[in-house]
Amino acid sequence: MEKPIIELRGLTKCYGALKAVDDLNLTIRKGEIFGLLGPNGAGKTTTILMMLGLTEPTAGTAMVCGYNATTNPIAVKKKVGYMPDSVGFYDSMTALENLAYIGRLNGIPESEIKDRAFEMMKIIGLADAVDKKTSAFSRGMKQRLGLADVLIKQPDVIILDEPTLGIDPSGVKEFLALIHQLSRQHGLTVLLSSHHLHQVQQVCDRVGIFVGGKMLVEGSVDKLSRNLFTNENYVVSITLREAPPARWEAEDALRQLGNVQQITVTDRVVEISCLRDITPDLVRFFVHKGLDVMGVHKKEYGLDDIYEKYFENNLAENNTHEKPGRTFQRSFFKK
Ligand SMILES: Nc1ncnc2c1ncn2[C@@H]1O[C@H](COP(=O)(O)OP(=O)(O)OP(=O)(O)O)[C@@H](O)[C@H]1O
Repeated sequence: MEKPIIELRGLTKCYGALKAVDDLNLTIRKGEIFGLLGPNGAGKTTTILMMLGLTEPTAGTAMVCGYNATTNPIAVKKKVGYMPDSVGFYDSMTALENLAYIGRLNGIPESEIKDRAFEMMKIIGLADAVDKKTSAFSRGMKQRLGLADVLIKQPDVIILDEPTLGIDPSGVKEFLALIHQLSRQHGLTVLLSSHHLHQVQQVCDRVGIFVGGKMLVEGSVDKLSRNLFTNENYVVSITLREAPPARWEAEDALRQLGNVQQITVTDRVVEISCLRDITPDLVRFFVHKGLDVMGVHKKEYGLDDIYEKYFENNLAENNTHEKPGRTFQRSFFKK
């Protein structure tokens, strides 16, 4: 990771009385994959539009690839590829023709266009579909082709707005793996916005949780979970070969290990909540009692837990930023 390639300082956008983006400060370094995460109406698209110079900030600055996006939008557009949440193509044209057309619009010399477009189709894994009309493309294929559209001009930064919308789970996995590979191989900086926390958490170097126009927290998922859950207990689930008896005398002895706060037995699974990580002691304990341990699982906190922790305190505020006609549901953040 190198020097900052995106720097947002005090970035603010008001629509009348509504602060769609409120004093946003964010630095993204070259080669990073950053996930801008938040529910509908959080202000993600507005932030992206300001970064592309497509809407003017009410206050603050968006510097992208060294250019002020408000005063120098053309320079920014040359360096940045933007993929909106819904990409349109000319259905009567083949994938290669669509791509070549975008290449021409981006000023690629005619002599290079076909080769460059074909190369892109290979990179996105659609070499076999070059001559297929895009009307016959699945949503997942269209997203890949959309990615080729933004990559053909060889940008330094790509901004993807809700790139996984409407793709099936295996398509999402493949698409995100492709983005990760491109970023690592070509030092491409990626900013992606999403409300599908689960999907993007694996590929993002850092995420920012954005609610009601404000960035509530940013960092790696690991760092966020460490900061937020330092005071939480360790929870270890031990699966035994057979369920312990209903009245289980060993439970008292288990409590004597120290640091154990709570024990819950559900069928063959004993869940132990403790003040520090005593997993090895727990495993030894069960083995000494002559019980076969079939599995050990330590609870780890992910983005859902992080988001919900913030979300609990921000639901009321978020509702005031809802887009008209849309309902925010907590289940958006679930698998
Ligand atoms: N042109 C506009 N005029 C008035 N209000 C707007 C305009 N564009 C966006 N908003 C409002 O600004 C807030 C942020 O919207 P924005 O589209 O940036 O959110 P988002 O996080 O991208 O949501 P989504 O995931 O639904 O696209 C919302 O309350 C929205 O209704």
